[in-house]
Amino acid sequence: MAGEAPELSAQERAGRAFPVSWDQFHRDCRALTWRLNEVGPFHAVIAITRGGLVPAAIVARELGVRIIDTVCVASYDHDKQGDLQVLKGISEQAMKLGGGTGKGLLIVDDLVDTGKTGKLVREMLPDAHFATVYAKPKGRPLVDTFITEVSQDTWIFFPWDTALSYHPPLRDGAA
Ligand SMILES: O=P(O)(O)OC[C@H]1O[C@H](OP(=O)(O)OP(=O)(O)O)[C@H](O)[C@@H]1O
Ligand code: HPA
Ligand SMILES: [Mg+2]
Repeated sequence: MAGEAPELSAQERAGRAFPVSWDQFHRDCRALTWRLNEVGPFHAVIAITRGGLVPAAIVARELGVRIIDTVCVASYDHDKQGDLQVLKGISEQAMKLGGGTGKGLLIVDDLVDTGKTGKLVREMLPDAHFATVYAKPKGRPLVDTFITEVSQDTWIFFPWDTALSYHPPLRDGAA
């Protein structure tokens, strides 16, 4: 409608940018593993794709877990959240390992933001341990273990979504 303000994306609503390098992400995943090592052992890691795949690989390597399954959930189209879609559920084999409720399973994702994705997966595996590398306040209560909290108005830029690029000097008008 004419005169109506355009809908802001989640990233636009989030005023601050928090870019994370591969190095930093690896360090944060290792720090997460230190905490998880106190809680395990775990029979299997369940990665929430796609963002959970990278931390899941690092965490599983550090914890010596060789069984990794995925639950494939899509909600954000770039930075706009739509309805959650479960594109692939948890395998029967992983379900069995978790006794049907997720006991002894470790769910891993890169972050919780509104918590909608985490809530959906927690409902599938109520007794699993849920770990994320980063957490925003709205999603934080859903997570059992995380490393860094960032404010709700922050947008995290992951290294697999970004690339190094030229930045003009301040005197040329760079922000
Ligand atoms: O707490 P929420 O508000 O639900 O947001 C968190 C989810 O959003 C992102 O996934 P996304 O749906 O963008 O898919 P992707 O992992 O494939 O990038 C992120 O990886 C989390 O899974
Ligand atoms: O802050 C974020 N960064 C990247 N992807 C996301 N998906 C939900 N929130 C975020
Ligand atoms: Mg995701």
